[in-house]
Amino acid sequence: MSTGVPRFGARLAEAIARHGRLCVGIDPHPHLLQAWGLNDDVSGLREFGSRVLEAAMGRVGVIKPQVAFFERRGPAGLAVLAELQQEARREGLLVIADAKRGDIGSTMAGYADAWLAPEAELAADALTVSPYLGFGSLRPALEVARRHGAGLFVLALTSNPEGREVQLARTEDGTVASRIAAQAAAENPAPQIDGALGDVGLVVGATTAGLAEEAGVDLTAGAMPLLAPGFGAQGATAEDLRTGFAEAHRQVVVNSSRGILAAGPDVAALTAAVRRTAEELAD
Ligand SMILES: O=c1ccn([C@@H]2O[C@H](COP(=O)(O)O)[C@@H](O)[C@H]2O)c(=O)[nH]1
Repeated sequence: MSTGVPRFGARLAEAIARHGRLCVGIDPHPHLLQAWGLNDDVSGLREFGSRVLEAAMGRVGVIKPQVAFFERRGPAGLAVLAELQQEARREGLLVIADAKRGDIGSTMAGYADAWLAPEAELAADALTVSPYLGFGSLRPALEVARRHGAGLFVLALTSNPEGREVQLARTEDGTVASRIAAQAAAENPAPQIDGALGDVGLVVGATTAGLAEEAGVDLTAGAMPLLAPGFGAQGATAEDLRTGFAEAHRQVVVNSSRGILAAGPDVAALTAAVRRTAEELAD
């Protein structure tokens, strides 16, 4: 990268060091829009996003908008997401776009350009990607991310129980999840300094991290950043995170969406929920 901007792993490590490991999830579920007294339309999305952003700014280092809830409102919904991401990044927050993109060849490159090229309207710092068309199908996204100093989070041991049927399936070389994790780890050069994180990481649920050992997933390999959804609303606790991730705990960024959003619609109440959650996750 020629811009002088640090790579994603370095930006994330700095954000965690400064603000802790909480990532605020921005998931404008229809039921939350209703509960907040907002319209289930683009005006509701915009207001929802702006209140969560206000609560998050200066208190956490990372946000994770759930793309699906913006996409359901079509191009206008995505335009709201683009504005939100741009504002968050201007304010120094890292944005992980949770779009779970996965395809082959130039189509995969198209997705990566849409979410990771700096000039793209929807540019984020990192993108969640699905390796279930084969890890190699992610190559174009890995190249785009590398070119722009962006990050990727590869779905490995997702937080939902249905994921196990695929991710824990055994091949002659180990479980599917262990192979994905090893291939993702190999994308990160050996860390030069203590505490560094790679640019290519995994999604490992706070609810499923405890399965990593029996699944043969080496969470410490490649100093991968680990995005852990499943905390709070899906039932995982801070203790589950500590025991589940064990030595890899320092690499973890913990998403909480509904656990925080349930405190809305008041920005003051959202802010208090962000603070409380961050304290719960403090090392
Ligand atoms: O394995 C995964 C991958 C992604 N997610 C997403 O994270 C949030 C979780 O929301 P909560 O309200 O905190 O449960 C949501 O956007 C999911 O799509 C996940 O849960 N598990």
